[in-house]
Amino acid sequence: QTNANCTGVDTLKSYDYIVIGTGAGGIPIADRLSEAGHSVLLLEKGPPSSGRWNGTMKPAWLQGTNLTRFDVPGLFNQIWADPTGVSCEDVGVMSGCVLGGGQAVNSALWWKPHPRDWDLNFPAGWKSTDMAKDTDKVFQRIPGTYIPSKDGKLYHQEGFDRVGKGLEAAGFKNVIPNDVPDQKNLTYGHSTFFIENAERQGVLRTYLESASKRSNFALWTNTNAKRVIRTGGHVTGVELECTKGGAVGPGKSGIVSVTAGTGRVIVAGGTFGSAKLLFRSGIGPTDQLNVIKSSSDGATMISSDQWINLPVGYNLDDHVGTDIQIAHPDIVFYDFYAAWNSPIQADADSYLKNRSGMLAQVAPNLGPIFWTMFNGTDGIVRHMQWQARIEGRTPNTMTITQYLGNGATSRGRMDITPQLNTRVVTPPYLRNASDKAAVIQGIDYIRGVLSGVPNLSWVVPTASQNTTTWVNSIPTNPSSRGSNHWTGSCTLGTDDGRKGGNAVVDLDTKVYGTDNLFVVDASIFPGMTTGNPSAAIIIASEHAAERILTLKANTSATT
Ligand SMILES: Cc1cc2nc3c(=O)[nH]c(=O)nc-3n(C[C@H](O)[C@H](O)[C@H](O)COP(=O)(O)OP(=O)(O)OC[C@H]3O[C@@H](n4cnc5c(N)ncnc54)[C@H](O)[C@@H]3O)c2cc1C
Repeated sequence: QTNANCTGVDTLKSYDYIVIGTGAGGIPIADRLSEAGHSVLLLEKGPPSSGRWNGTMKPAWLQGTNLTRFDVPGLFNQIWADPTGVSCEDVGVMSGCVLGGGQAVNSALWWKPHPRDWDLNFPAGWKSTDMAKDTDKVFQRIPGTYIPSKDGKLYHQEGFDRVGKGLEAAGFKNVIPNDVPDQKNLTYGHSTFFIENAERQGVLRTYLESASKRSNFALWTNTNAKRVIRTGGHVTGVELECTKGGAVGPGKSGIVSVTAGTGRVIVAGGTFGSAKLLFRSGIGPTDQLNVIKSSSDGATMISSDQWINLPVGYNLDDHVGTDIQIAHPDIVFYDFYAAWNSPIQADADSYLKNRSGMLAQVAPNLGPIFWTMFNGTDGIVRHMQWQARIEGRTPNTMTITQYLGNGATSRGRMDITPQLNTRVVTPPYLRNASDKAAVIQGIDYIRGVLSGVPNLSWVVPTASQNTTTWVNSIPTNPSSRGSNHWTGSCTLGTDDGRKGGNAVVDLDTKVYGTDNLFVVDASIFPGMTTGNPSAAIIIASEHAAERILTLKANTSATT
């Protein structure tokens, strides 16, 4: 690739760490490694997002400000109206391919994990007690708020109030969720967001800011890591390609090296991106590596005697999302979609002048959020998070998504196509009777709870529909059940995947069979969190940084 926006790398320069991907996993660890004095190169295949980082995507009413669609909470659902140039083109499900990854495009929901999110899913060394210090560090930097508007008001709370009263009447306790992260049964509260000054905060406004102040830190956007260059289990560099030329460049191409002997590569491309990079680097199940071999990559792919056979792509997970809809005459729909082209002038003014009002709240007006736990038919307790938002079939409708997460046992698989696109080949939803029974039990229970709310009517399912029949009628594929909370694919564990186990990375997040290649993002999670996962991923990134920094220089591949 040679054009003005695609320059070759300086082949004489090397980095102690190359971090691939700028999502919840990549940015925090890049900050921590550079803080420790190492030279760090952070790579992102997509363009800048937030105005703070020279992003440019914005509606007319934001022209002349340093804000983009990624900064203004009231525009967060624009990803669903117009994902072009934002969502990853090579991933079969919605995901952010911009600076910040999912952290730049998501709804900014921000939950301190329930202790069981670590204790049930993770091995020794990654239990809730091990993660306590990392949790404190993350929540000190990114406290979150449930009142995004700077005037201290919450707007259009009719839905919250009506449903909240119904929950209280049924014995639910109103809590400030992140004050009591271990109370996730019969509790409810407002949504908590990583928003500060009524703008998206999170990793882009904290970890990336501190990293970028250091002279030993570099960030290259519009630059895709094609594969790692390795000899056996030792990585010497990363091959780059410019993905986005044109006005948003410049990107880089060529091979960038890690410091000879001691340099390391951290893959943080997300559940799909990290798996793809490993496949292209000759790491994964043989069927996937054969797909790469037969693709346009084939001619340059590492030879098959160097392949590392690991179960990359398996153990795929996501919250099982099941949407119910209720209507209430008091519920008021606010058209956040219209706010792109023609915002209500008073609301735009209030936001721009005072960072207050409806557009300071995350679209489409989320909350209440409530939690239940059920004993599964297999003896495993399952957590459910119920997430309400004001949109649905009528202007008085609220959709409530039941997220089945921690405790669910179904898993799926992602793979790669000959065109080098990743996709969900086996959806992870409700693949066994206990997971399905839990979903049905939960919906039945909440139908009972909300039937006590005066004037509430049922839209989906209708009042006369049988819950089991209705749940069974919903397809178990990503478009019907997907929650955008993908984890798995490069699972962390002690059971070495080369020897028949499920793990792709060890307890230091190092890829089995390598001595200086690591994965740090959602893909290493062995199982699902209770709530939306980004805080847990950032906590895991902090934890991985500590472990990697204390690891001795690369000597031999994990045996
Ligand atoms: C629409 C949506 C809404 C969501 N809402 C919430 C929410 O409200 N709260 C919450 O907690 N979670 C939410 N999530 C989930 C959350 O955003 C993700 O779980 C989280 O961002 C995953 O972090 P990650 O680091 O694993 O990957 P990502 O955040 O996906 O980051 C991976 C990054 O790596 C880049 N990349 C990939 N491959 C390469 C490569 N080869 N070379 C260079 N760069 C590469 C990608 O472009 C991307 O920027 C949402 C997700 C989506 C898509």
